[in-house]
Amino acid sequence: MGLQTSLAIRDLGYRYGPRWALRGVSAALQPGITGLLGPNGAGKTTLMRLSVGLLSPDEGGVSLLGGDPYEHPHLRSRVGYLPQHFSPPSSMRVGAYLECLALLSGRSAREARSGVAEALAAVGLSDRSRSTLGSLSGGMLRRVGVAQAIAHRPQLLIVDEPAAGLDPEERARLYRSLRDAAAERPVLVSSHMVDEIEREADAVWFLRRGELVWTGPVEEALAQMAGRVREGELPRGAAPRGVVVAEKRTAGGTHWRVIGEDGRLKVCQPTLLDAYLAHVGQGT
Ligand SMILES: Nc1ncnc2c1ncn2[C@@H]1O[C@H](COP(=O)(O)OP(=O)(O)OP(=O)(O)O)[C@@H](O)[C@H]1O
Repeated sequence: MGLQTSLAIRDLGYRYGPRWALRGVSAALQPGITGLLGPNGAGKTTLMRLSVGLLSPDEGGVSLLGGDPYEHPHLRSRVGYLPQHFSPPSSMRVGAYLECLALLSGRSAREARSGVAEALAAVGLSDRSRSTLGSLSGGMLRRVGVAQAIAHRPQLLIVDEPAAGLDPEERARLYRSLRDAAAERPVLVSSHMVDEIEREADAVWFLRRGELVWTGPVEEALAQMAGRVREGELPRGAAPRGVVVAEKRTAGGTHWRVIGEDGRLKVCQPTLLDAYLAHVGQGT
């Protein structure tokens, strides 16, 4: 656990009633954007809520900016957090709402005003400061969510599925603001969109049934798959050997993409989805 690590988790375990949602999870957040990937129910939201001190671990511990965020809730004011379900009061105006939150996290009135102006500019919503929250589109609301997470100039940003339900243009815009935010502090972002994380993130954490099965740079995840992914067409009825990543019917048979050694198929360039499936598996 280096001094520079903004978030370090060690042997973390958490259970809802008798069921463990997370077990034996250890990792340290690195600078840049880290994508937290895992199927529904893998434990992503639970891990994020533990990381910001909204839940108390049943096993292990979290070090957030050098302290335990559950025991020392003031640490949360130095972190930006966008929860999965973000529903601000619809009758409030955007700017007033954001300033309120920045004040609550301990900023002076002046800092709050300037932080909000900067955050709105960062997410491309400067002209919406006086709009009511209820009048915004879903995409704009998610961007307000990112703005509320960065307006108090946090040292770390944790965002839970920030782009869920957004169209491709809005998703790209949202990731642009996360990328800008990541220039100044580490960002942990959960998502189901593996291709997006491949494009936007520097590192990945793969979570499977409450266990962190792989962590590391995106490039390393891809390099480990080199030579292991094959593609090509086989006649109808012929099954490929290996883990199927994708299949598509063609006029002559089926075009397969597999992780495996099947010599009838040609080695191809791996993607993060191949690495994700190799570590997390399909249908888990
Ligand atoms: N409040 C709760 N009470 C009981 N079980 C819960 C609760 N919240 C989550 N769980 C369970 O804990 C496990 C992890 O849930 P979590 O929401 O952290 O997963 P997730 O990876 O964020 O899922 P998704 O991608 O669907 O948002 C799941 O099995 C879920 O059913």
